[in-house]
Amino acid sequence: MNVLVLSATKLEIAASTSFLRKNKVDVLITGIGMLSATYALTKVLWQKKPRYIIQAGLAGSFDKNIPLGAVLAVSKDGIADLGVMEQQHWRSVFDLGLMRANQPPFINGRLFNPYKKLLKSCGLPQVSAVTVNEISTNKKRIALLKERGAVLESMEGAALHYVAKLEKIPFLQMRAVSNYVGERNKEKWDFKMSLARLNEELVRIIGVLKDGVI
Ligand SMILES: O=C(O)c1cccc(C(=O)CC[C@H]2O[C@@H](n3cnc4c(=O)[nH]cnc43)[C@H](O)[C@@H]2O)c1
Repeated sequence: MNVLVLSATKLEIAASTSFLRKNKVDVLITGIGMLSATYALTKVLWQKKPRYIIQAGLAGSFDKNIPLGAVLAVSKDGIADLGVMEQQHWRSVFDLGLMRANQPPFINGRLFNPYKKLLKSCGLPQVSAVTVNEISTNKKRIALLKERGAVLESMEGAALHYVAKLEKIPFLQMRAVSNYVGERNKEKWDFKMSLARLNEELVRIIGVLKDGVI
């Protein structure tokens, strides 16, 4: 089938490990953050080009109407903290003119997933996400990201979108909501439910991909 599953930590996809092994799905644990995810994925792609790449992980949600444990697909991602906070106004590298907003693989400064058929066939609700180096805790920053349409926040999503788009490999970023962004009391996170739901959906989607959607 030639599918590569990425996850930042072993724990996030531990419940699917035996299924993935039995189905000869390659697994890559990238480590936390955009730097390690970009390096790990790029290195693997030098050796082997999978038919599909799936990134499965947890995420924080900006929207408290989304229940903890919900599993969503990311239709567009972006790097939320590449820029400067100047006189209380956020200016991205695109606003600063340091990078062109349409410099491939960016479109308007965002990293869209162009594989619409793959996104649709996974059957998950599609949302917009941002990727951060620093987990958001500042209330103004959270309000700004929400205002700009972000629904989910992760620490690796943009790395997948960036590399897979440049390498022209169909990809899917799926995330289960483990917490609400800004909530640092881990007692209020739901690891158990989000990990269970993430792995259930991962197994189901691998089944869908077996038939080759694109
Ligand atoms: O402590 C545990 O048992 C545990 C088990 C599995 C995963 C974790 C993580 O901490 C996962 C971190 C991973 O999840 C993404 N994430 C989750 N919430 C947020 C957030 O609010 N803001 C940004 N990223 C978030 C992120 O991609 C991390 O790599 C712990």
